[in-house]
Amino acid sequence: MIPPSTADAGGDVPQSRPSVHVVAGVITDARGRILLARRAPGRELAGLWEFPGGKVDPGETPDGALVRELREELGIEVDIGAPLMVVPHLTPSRRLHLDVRHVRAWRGTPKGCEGQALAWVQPGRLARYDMPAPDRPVVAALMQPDRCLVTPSPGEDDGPWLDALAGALAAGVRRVQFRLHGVDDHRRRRLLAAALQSCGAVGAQLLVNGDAALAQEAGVGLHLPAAQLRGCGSRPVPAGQLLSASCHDADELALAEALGCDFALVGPVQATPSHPGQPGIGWARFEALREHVSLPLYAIGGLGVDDIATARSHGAQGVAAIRGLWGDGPAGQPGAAAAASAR
Ligand SMILES: Nc1nc2c([nH]c(=O)n2[C@H]2C[C@H](O)[C@@H](COP(=O)(O)OP(=O)(O)OP(=O)(O)O)O2)c(=O)[nH]1
Ligand SMILES: [Mg+2]
Repeated sequence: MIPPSTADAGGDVPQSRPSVHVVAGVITDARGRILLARRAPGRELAGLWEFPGGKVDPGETPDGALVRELREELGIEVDIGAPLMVVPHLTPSRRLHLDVRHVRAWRGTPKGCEGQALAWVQPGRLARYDMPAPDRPVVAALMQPDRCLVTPSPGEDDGPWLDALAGALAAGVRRVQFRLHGVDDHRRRRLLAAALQSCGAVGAQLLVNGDAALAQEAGVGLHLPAAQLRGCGSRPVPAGQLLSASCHDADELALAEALGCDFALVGPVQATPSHPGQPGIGWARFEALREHVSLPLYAIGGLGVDDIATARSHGAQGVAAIRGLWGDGPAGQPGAAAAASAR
């Protein structure tokens, strides 16, 4: 397990490693397939599949470097599109920043100019390709939701809570952590059944907070609060059933990864009313935690939809939030009780 000190931004060990900025392109064809290249024999990480690209040379812009790399490696001329994400990743010898951009258009036919094999891969099959560790969050960013709603506790009536959930789903939320504190078992089950129905109707994933038995019974995912994560000796739900965890330090993240969690929530990144008096850890600390593990991470704490691009630029899958993603309108505003119990 990684001692927490090595994850500190500014800690001696990570800082002493040279930084390498690598740019890579997500090239998508008209059928939606993505181009992967296989690292040639004799090279570092030989045999692994990657998004084509390479190191940014001194004096180059990242876009300029990617244009050059794709010309050299694939023989194509590209127009660079939107940034997908930047993954900070610590290897034994260096600190890598894998900076991945969409390729908007290209001219020519991609060829393996350096003898590397190429494959056009349906996004749903990317996970079958053996790729370097920093690519795992990139594949997740291509495939999985960029936001994760954490539900607030309801007020006296179920109606406004269900309306707000419907509002969040209508606004595009596709991953929901069902978290109701201070609600009796009967009401929790009733709201879960209703939530399952509305999530099911739009294909949104649901994870129950902290109750493995209920998650199993309902056939949904499980989210582990940090205290439960620390007490888990093995994966509490079968592989194939979603598992996530709340993590606040490098030890918890290492544990979540070892347990086979599909993703984790890390924060609070900024100060938030649900954690009064607690300052956020900030993006530098988030990155310092991110670079030790390759599991997808949502940044949580005072964030909303407008922060997704920033979160991605620090290596996050996106944002997780209560307030920031809850349905609009007065009925959807989480009350003070929800805010007070939000951890
Ligand atoms: N291109 C690319 N590199 C990746 C990915 N994932 C990942 O960990 N890397 C690592 C592997 C290498 O350590 C580094 C890229 O270096 P590289 O060897 O491809 O660099 P380059 O194309 O400039 O080649 P060279 O001239 O330095 O030999 O980034 C990825 O998806 N694409
Ligand atoms: Mg390369």
